[in-house]
Amino acid sequence: MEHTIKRIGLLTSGGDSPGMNAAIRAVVRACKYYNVESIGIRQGYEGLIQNDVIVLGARSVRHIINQGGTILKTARSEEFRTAVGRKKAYQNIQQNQIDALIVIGGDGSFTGAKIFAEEFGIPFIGVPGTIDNDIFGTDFTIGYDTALNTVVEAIDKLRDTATSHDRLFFVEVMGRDAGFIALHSGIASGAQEILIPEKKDSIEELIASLEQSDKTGKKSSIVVIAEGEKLGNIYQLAAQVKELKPQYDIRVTVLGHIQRGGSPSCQDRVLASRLGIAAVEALLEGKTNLMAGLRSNKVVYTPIEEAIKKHNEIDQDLIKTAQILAI
Ligand SMILES: Nc1ncnc2c1ncn2[C@@H]1O[C@H](COP(=O)(O)OP(=O)(O)O)[C@@H](O)[C@H]1O
Ligand SMILES: O=P(O)(O)OC[C@H]1O[C@](O)(COP(=O)(O)O)[C@@H](O)[C@@H]1O
Ligand SMILES: [Mg+2]
Repeated sequence: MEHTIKRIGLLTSGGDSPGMNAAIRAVVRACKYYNVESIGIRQGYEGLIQNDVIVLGARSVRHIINQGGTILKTARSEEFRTAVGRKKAYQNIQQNQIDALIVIGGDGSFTGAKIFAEEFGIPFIGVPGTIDNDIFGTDFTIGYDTALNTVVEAIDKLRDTATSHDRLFFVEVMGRDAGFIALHSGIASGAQEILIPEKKDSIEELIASLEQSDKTGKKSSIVVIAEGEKLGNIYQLAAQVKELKPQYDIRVTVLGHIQRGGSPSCQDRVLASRLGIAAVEALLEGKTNLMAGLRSNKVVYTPIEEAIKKHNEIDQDLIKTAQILAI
């Protein structure tokens, strides 16, 4: 079948996430399947500005489905935020005869693509790749499941040492503005308290919960705190608790970028594979300005404005689940 789109450019942008490689592989192989060329752009929008591109064939993406990170590399490009930078990027789009773009990244990357499309009319489809799971229009983002498993494994290890020393551990997990990782990993690892930006927290409630657990004979506890928690950062919160409850032997662990690495889980590989193909198919059907996502295990397309602006709500049932289990 002949398409008006003959060459698709793809890039990964923003924070990397496990499964981005599986998405790259899916895009490249779907392109081959539908008889269009695929060209990889390195380092996100930065590579588009610097013309750092590579033609990709089905075999150039072999043995990457199991690898974390992104073979195309990623970046947070300040220059792409400027009209001058985007003009340079467009010149390279023309030079490389790229007819459409697939952007694998988060809300920031989609915002950049939207502005670029408005300025230069280049069709694009977004694929949600971020561990934060903070993108509207999909039940899961690529990398979230792997990150959750990494966090749970890490907290299980902290639990061993917390129990041995009768300590109180404060664990910070990623989620710049979202508590999905914290809530789910907290439930899975048996946290006493989970502090997330979507819920109003207070030191008084935290202390009350710890006191309650003392009364039931608990000698050690885990408190999971999302990076974006509004009450304060983990060090401030630990210091405040220590001041009010000096008897607690508190330790602070910030899991940091360890959460972003590692071989993607089966779920992330399948998700990335489906969404990569869906992105190519959408472009070939003449669709643009959409994000491919998964809702109730079906591929759906969401207008990019909605994907950027709307937010998946935290499930109140899960907050209650965590509270019941911490009794
Ligand atoms: N308003 C914007 N205009 C142009 N480019 C943008 C804009 N917002 C984000 N971008 C581009 O997208 C990149 C990735 O965004 P960022 O927010 O860092 O990560 P993510 O896509 O994971 O949310 C930015 O570094 C920038 O190059
Ligand atoms: O790697 P960096 O640039 O320090 O950014 C850290 C941020 O990236 C994330 O890991 C993922 O966020 P994005 O997908 O928006 O890039 C956040 O959880 C974290 O706040
Ligand atoms: Mg983001």
